[in-house]
Order: sequence, then structure tokens, then C-alpha cells
Amino acid sequence: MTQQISIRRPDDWHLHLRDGAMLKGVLPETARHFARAIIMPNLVPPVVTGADAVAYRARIMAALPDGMRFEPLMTLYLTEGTDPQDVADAAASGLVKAVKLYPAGATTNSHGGVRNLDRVRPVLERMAEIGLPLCVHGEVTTPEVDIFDREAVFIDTVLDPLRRATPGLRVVMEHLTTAQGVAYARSGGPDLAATITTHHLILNRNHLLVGGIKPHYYCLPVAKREKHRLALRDAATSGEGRFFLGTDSAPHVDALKEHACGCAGCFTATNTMALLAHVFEEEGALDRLEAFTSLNGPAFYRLPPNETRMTLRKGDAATWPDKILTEAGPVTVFDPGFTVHWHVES
Ligand SMILES: NC(=O)N[C@@H](CC(=O)O)C(=O)O
Ligand SMILES: [Zn+2]
Ligand SMILES: [Zn+2]
Repeated sequence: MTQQISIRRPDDWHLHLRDGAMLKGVLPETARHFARAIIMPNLVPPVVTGADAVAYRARIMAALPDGMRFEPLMTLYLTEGTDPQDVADAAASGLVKAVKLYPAGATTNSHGGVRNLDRVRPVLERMAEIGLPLCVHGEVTTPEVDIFDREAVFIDTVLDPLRRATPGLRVVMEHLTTAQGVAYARSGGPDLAATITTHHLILNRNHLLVGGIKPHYYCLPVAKREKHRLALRDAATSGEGRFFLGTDSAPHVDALKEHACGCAGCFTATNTMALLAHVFEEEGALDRLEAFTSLNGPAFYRLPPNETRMTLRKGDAATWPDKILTEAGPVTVFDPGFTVHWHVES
């Protein structure tokens, strides 16, 4: 029996494209399937000002192969020196769609992030006024807090107080990894949403650690217990508008993943849509895939959904390259560890 579904073309609401040779190598992997993506600003140096975002957007468009269409939705990296007026101007021009909060030291290239939230209060208040979303990497960095508890502790000690102190601030909890994150997202009103990655619907911490450490499954926030993976599956396939896809596809060259101190990030741009069709079919929720990948995100970001469509077809075992060979070096494509039968029709 052939099975196929047609959905509006998807968007990726959390994506790392990097810069230079890496950007050139990975951009087609996203642009092949996704119409738009929220582009994370954690470059070295980070994308902090509106002018930085203008220049980065131009580099992305210059790296796009002829004949491919893709719209980068730019973000600014929040620092304790961010100027509220610069943020407001960048949003008013239509260029910038969100500001990203990295607690200092929480993840890749976050050392320039925020240490003291009081220092960014004027920016957050301005964002609440103009309705510009704050995308949050939700982990505390306190050394005493166990890495598997960092998201849950962040919600209680940072995110909830922050939201109470800034009424009207629109927040996206990025890359949820816990049942506590799912519950907190559900407790909010229309100003609270959350992205969920493809890999966190597939991995628990056993996949990362049992039978030998799997560096290509190491990402932040780190994969949690099975019960959390199941809570994420329930949320993603629920159809609830507050949950949408942010792949957090985060390329690092193999030499830095397969390393004594390996970088965090899973590269899923290439096969995300096939993997999601597999996951949603397993959950009996293929009819809700479109909400997760193509409808809920634009609704939260107050953008129209895409008019063009994508067909996914079930057939022979799907294949994809093991690695994307960029001029910066090879990048391993996420291997789910099971056979997938879904294909994106070209
Ligand atoms: N998710 C990751 O493991 N890594 C991301 C950063 C991030 O999204 O936290 C990266 O930029 O490499
Ligand atoms: Zn993050
Ligand atoms: Zn990310």
C-alpha cells in the first residue's frame, strides 16, 4: 500500500547555519525542504546588532545556490550591552523576527550571553511592547546543578520569574527536552510557545551513552530519560498551537564532534522531514504533522503559512548521505538508528 501525505511547505523555527564554508555547505540541506528558518545568531563573533543581522542575511543569501528559494528569518543575540532602540528598529524594518537569550556559558558560543537579567530589563520591556518574541535557551549554568536537571531548574528559577516580571513578553522555549518543559509550556497563555527538535523525539540518554559514547548524539540540552522523550512526542503530535518544529540542526565538523571534548549539536537538516513522518506515523498522528511543521510556527510568529506544498511518500527504505562534505570539513548527518521509509517528493 502506498501512503502519501501532502502538507504546506515546512519552516524550521530554530536553525544554525554558521558562516563561510560551513554556511555554504549546509544551507542547501535546509533550503531543499524548508521555505524559511529562524537563524540562530551564535556566530563568532555573534550577531548582536541590526547591522550585524543585515550583513549576515546578505551572506546567507549569497551562499544560496542558484534556483533555490529560502527566506532567512534573522535573530539578534542578546547581550548586556544590547540597545533597545536598535532592537526595535531592526524589528520594525521587518529584518529581525526574534531576540535570542543565551545564559552565559550554557551552550556553543554563549560566552557573550547574559549573566545578569536585570541588565537586559529595558530590552525585554521594549520587546513586550512591540510583540517581538524572545527565544530562550532554557538551562541554568550553575556548576552545582546536574546537567540533566538544568532545564527544569531554569524554568523554576529563571524563566517563570522573568515572565512574571515582564508581562506581555512573548517567549519561545527553545528545544524542549523535559516533561517539566512541556507542562510549563502548556501552563502559559498565547504569549508562550516552544520548539521541539527532531532528535529529541528520537533519542533518550541511553541512546547517547549505552554501548559506547555516541558523539553525534551529544547536543544541548542533553537528551533525557525515556519518560521525557515520550512527553515530547505527546506534545509534538498533539496539534496544540504552542508546539512547533525547531530542528536545532547544529553542524560541527566531525573532527570537533569526535574529539576528547566534543562539540554539542546534532545535524538533522538533511533528513528531518522523513524522520518526522516516521515519528508521527508511529504515534498515529500523520494528520497532525502539518500543524507541527508548517502551521503552528507561522501562527505564533504572526506570519502567513507557506502557499507552496510538500508531498511525503512511504516506500522503499530511505537513504541519505552519511556525511555532508563541506569545504570546512565533513559533517555527519543524524542517524536515527532505525530504517525510515518516508521520502520527500522532489
Ligand atoms: N544545540 C546544540 O547542541 N548546539 C547549538 C547551540 C544550541 O542550540 O544550544 C550549536 O550552536 O551548536
Ligand atoms: Zn540552545
Ligand atoms: Zn540551537
